[in-house]
Amino acid sequence: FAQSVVAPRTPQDDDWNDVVGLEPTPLPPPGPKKDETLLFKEDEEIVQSVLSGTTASYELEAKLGDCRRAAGIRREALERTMGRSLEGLPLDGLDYESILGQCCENPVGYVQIPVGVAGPLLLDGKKYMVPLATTEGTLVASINRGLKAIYASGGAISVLHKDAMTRAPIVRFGSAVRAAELMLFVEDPLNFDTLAAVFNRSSRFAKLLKIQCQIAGRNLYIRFACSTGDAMGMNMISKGVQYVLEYLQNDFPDMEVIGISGNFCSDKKAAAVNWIQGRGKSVVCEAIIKEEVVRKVLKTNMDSLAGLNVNKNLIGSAMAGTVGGFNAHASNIVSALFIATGQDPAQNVESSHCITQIESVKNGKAIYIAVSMPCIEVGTIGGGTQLASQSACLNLLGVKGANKESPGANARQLARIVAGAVLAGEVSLLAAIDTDQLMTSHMKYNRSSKDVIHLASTE
Ligand SMILES: CC(C)(COP(=O)([O-])OP(=O)([O-])OC[C@H]1O[C@@H](n2cnc3c(N)ncnc32)[C@H](O)[C@@H]1OP(=O)([O-])[O-])[C@@H](O)C(=O)NCCC(=O)NCCSC(=O)C[C@@](C)(O)CC(=O)[O-]
Ligand SMILES: NC(=O)C1=CN([C@@H]2O[C@H](COP(=O)(O)OP(=O)(O)OC[C@H]3O[C@@H](n4cnc5c(N)ncnc54)[C@H](OP(=O)(O)O)[C@@H]3O)[C@@H](O)[C@H]2O)C=CC1
Repeated sequence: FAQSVVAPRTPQDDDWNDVVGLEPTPLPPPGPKKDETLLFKEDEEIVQSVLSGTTASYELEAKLGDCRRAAGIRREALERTMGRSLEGLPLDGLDYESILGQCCENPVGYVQIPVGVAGPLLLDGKKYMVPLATTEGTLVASINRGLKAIYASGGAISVLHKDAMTRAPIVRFGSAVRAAELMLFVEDPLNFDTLAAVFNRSSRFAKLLKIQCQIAGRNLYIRFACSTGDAMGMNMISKGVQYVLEYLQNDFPDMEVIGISGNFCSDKKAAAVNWIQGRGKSVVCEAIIKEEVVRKVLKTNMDSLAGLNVNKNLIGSAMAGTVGGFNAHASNIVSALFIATGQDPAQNVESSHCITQIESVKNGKAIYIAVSMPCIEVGTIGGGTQLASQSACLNLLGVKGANKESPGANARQLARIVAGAVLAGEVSLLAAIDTDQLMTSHMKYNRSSKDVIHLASTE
């Protein structure tokens, strides 16, 4: 190890590929490819211009006015520069115009992720079939089993008790006294209507709900909370906050804006502030599962399941010092649903904050299970939700796009569905761990048969 550190290698070194353990995939022989990268004869000239540095790769869309053509030229230039093939990464099949200026810069193709379906999820009296984009074999089967158990017991009930996206800029003064003066000003209820009017001018749908500060020396962190209609809302709230900061600068000219985000928001990080106060949609989802269903569908018994939940999800997570991680695998379900429906996958961090509770009820004839998720950050408009495949998954759930009659209703319904699916995933995985089924089920659904045979032959 020490030797490899003292002798750093570069991609130009002959033995580079031995060091990183990667053999370059040779470029395919000339001839027709599955996806034709270059569409026109003159594209070869443009590839040369990118290779020589005369044309910046990221300018191709603007220069050509044809996004698919730009992606093909960029990809061809990339393959030649690196001497590595991108065969296997599809090029055709994506609407490149629809991602321009919205979803991704410098596109060279797209990654395929299988979408499985689980259900029905019987939630608040309605049935949903849940699309899940994952490469973890067993996950869909597990959620499906949990949903079956919930369905057979009469369904789940959800409560959405908060809907507020947050953004907290950091501002700084010459002294803590001045920082405190601004804190008292923005937190004064008498000033709220004025600040809300300034904020609300930034959008037809974003509405300021609350401002709360945290002070550290002469730094002030101002946490704005607002409703954002059917959008997840990060661009919307950032725009609104910018308007308010510009307004505050009039009365507090000595205020220095250090950054529009000061991490007290807190976006894409595990944080106690989100766990305690919520961010995005705060949802609780609960169900009562009958003893017979626990025995027949989940193949376990109620006392043992409730005990495992306490020892693993509560005590075990406390011992691990978790923030928001008092659950078995909420992030599995959140990520799969996020990717399928075009959410920002990085917000999986706080969206997966969840505490799972299981207790015996009805004189020991059933279990009560609940998941409390204070930070589900979802939208049905904006970001990746408008892409064709993600939009199809939202359509399957009946929450595609903006809700014209009641703005925000689609996004809130999606948050409830996320919590319902998490409830199912929790009960099924816990049952699998309780019955020592976790490993065997993953050997069956999560490994190629070749490896399973190998494992069997070495036992
Ligand atoms: C795999 C099962 C469900 C089998 O469980 P089983 O009870 O043997 O299944 P079954 O064949 O008796 O079928 C019961 C029901 O499960 C569903 N089901 C059953 N098979 C399928 C399938 N192929 N495709 C779709 N649905 C399926 C289906 O609903 C079926 O009902 P039916 O339709 O037959 O009336 C079970 O063993 C299980 O849930 N295993 C747990 C797997 C799991 O949850 N993995 C998640 C990832 S683990 C991880 O990433 C996080 C971790 C573990 O590290 C976190 C931590 O630290 O705890
Ligand atoms: N800027 C940042 O700091 C961060 C940005 N992001 C990214 O932000 C993107 C999402 O931002 P977000 O603000 O959600 O989306 P958008 O930026 O797409 O904003 C939503 C747009 O939809 C319009 N709209 C129309 N109908 C509705 C409706 N019913 N409800 C709400 N809006 C409606 C809004 O109108 P109007 O113009 O009137 O508001 C607005 O123009 C994602 O790509 C995400 O990855 C993620 C984290 C941080």
